[in-house]
Amino acid sequence: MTARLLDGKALAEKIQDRLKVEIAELQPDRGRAPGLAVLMVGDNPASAAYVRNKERACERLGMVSFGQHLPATATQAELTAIIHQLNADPNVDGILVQLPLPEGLDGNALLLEIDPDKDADGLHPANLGRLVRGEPCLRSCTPAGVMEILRDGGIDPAGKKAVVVGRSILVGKPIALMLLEANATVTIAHSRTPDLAAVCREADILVAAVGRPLMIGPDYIKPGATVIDVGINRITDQTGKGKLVGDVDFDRLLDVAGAITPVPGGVGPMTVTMLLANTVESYRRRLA
Ligand SMILES: Nc1nc(=O)c2c([nH]1)NC[C@@H]1CN(c3ccc(C(=O)N[C@@H](CCC(=O)O)C(=O)O)cc3)C=[N+]21
Ligand SMILES: [Mg+2]
Repeated sequence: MTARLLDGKALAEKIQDRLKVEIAELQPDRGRAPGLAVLMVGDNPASAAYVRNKERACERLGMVSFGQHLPATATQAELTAIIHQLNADPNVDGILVQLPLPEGLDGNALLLEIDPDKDADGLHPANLGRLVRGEPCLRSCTPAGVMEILRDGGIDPAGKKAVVVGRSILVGKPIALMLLEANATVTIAHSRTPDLAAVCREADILVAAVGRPLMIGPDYIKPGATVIDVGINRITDQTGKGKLVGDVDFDRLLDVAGAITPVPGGVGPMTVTMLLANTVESYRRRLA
């Protein structure tokens, strides 16, 4: 038996098409399009590519992107002032600071300056706190994307055993909270978990968010389990060519898993889509 493919890229396109229609419907009443401000500092090539993707997606959906590209020499005070300006700008619905920041800048401190109601990344402590409390909030994008993939795949976490490998504040912790909210029994495992493979083999839903290429092999999987790969690792293959792989050894899991996300084309495209969805949600609320 071959695992069912959970196609995040196709789902992302479907959701983006819906957002485009929604924006076109809302805009005449509101007199302006939703606006997303992406603050990028320095010239990390991977970040530049991600930011370009986000800006292109904005345009495609009929949103306005307010790109703010600053040199790596920008100061914390300058960046803080820009965020305050964007907070006050009535045309801006979403603000995000592209991570990682160059050496010497404090991303966490900047995050605290973003108006929580414009926090398109859902990473402000106010939004994470609302998530813990089970209140409505802007939800961090990768975890929200994972929940959409499960929903679209007809996989209801209720009553299932979910294991999340990785405990970052960006991914592991919020995903665990969202799965819990969806009535899964949730275990958060990590690098210090003894016999990690055995813990993972208990999972009906396994979420891998460790950042170690191809770490999760068949010995980590209960036959028929759903496997969600959050890893995005750039490796060099035997021929010296660069290649994008997840934390999951996809090829070797195809015969074991019941359903699985690929990399690329799985969780990654959903992360960007949830960023756009959060911005539209913020636009909707702001003008309600
Ligand atoms: N403030 C902030 N928010 C973020 O959400 C954020 C960030 N900073 N910094 C960097 C990471 C990384 N990230 C990805 C988003 C989409 C893909 C994605 O779409 N990946 C494609 C492949 C893209 C490729 O080929 O490189 C895929 O998986 O199919 C990957 C990675 C968001 N991040
Ligand atoms: Mg860890």
